Amino acid sequence: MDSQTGAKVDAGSRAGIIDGKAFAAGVRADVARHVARLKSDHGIIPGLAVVLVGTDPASEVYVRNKGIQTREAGMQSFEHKLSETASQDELMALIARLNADPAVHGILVQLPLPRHMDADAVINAIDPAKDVDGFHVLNVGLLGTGQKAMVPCTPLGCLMLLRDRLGDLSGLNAVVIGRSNIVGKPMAQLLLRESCTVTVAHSRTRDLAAVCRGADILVAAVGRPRMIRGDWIKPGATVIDVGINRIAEGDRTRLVGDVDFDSAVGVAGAITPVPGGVGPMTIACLLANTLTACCRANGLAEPEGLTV
Ligand SMILES: Nc1nc2c(c(=O)[nH]1)N[C@@H](CN(C=O)c1ccc(C(=O)N[C@@H](CCC(=O)O)C(=O)O)cc1)CN2
Repeated sequence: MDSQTGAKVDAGSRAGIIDGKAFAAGVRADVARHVARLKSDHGIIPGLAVVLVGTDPASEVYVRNKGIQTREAGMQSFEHKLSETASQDELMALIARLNADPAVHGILVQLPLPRHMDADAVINAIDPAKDVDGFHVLNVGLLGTGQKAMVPCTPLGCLMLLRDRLGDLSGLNAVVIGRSNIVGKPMAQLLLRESCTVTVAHSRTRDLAAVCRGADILVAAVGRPRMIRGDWIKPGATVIDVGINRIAEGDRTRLVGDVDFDSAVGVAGAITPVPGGVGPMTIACLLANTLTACCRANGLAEPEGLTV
């Protein structure tokens, strides 16, 4: 605990760099403990079905990692791969089967989908109780109205990191850059629920630098490599970088965030790196959501600290 501010300070991240990889490992260990208890006390094994359409290389890696981490947590993993040319009807038929399967507590359709598919229609075909991505319109509405929802994994992971770093977030000025349905909008809703004063900025925002300079919490989810520089950041602010941008560097590629880490790290009070910041929290929170969905489906108490 910081004696001046009362904020929680983790010894491992005192230098100001938030170790999302280590935090995510802790979340996964918590999930695994709950799963073991579900098995021993109730004979229930949570199951997660992940659907991949096509052969996007990054998506293939994410889906493989989801399968590995699901099994490591002691859950059942069901992987379904459809070809790039599969029809939307085929995908809808698969989702209907997964909706009806009692061994499946969570369903995730990996995004992006091929262009001939209507992603909204596909997402809204998932049983909202099994929508562990929290993208179904019912879950979006529940979150927006402060009711119990499935919360999208990346924003949920960001919130866990922020709560761990800052403790109570109420009254803080939060700026979210980006208005996507996956990150920007749900992140803003979660911060509002924490009683932050929230501004959602985006590519058309005028004088974005000035807006950012007012932020105690800055969440960058704009998809532009290293766009947010150190001189846009209020000294001492907590910066959460959601960007995952692969840029060319000589004959190699390198992963960078939306924040220019080198100029930001000396100004921010705390900052997530890329890689190793928010990214690993996404899959950890997916496992947490699957566990939550399983508990709800079976009328059991939800795991504390893994939901909001
Ligand atoms: N249905 C969904 N599709 C997609 C989501 C999602 O939440 N639901 N998010 C992203 C991709 N994603 C998970 O699906 C994801 C992205 C990044 C990471 C991660 O751990 N990143 C690492 C770096 C990995 C690398 O080297 O490439 C990091 O930042 O440290 C995990 C999951 C889009 N689609």
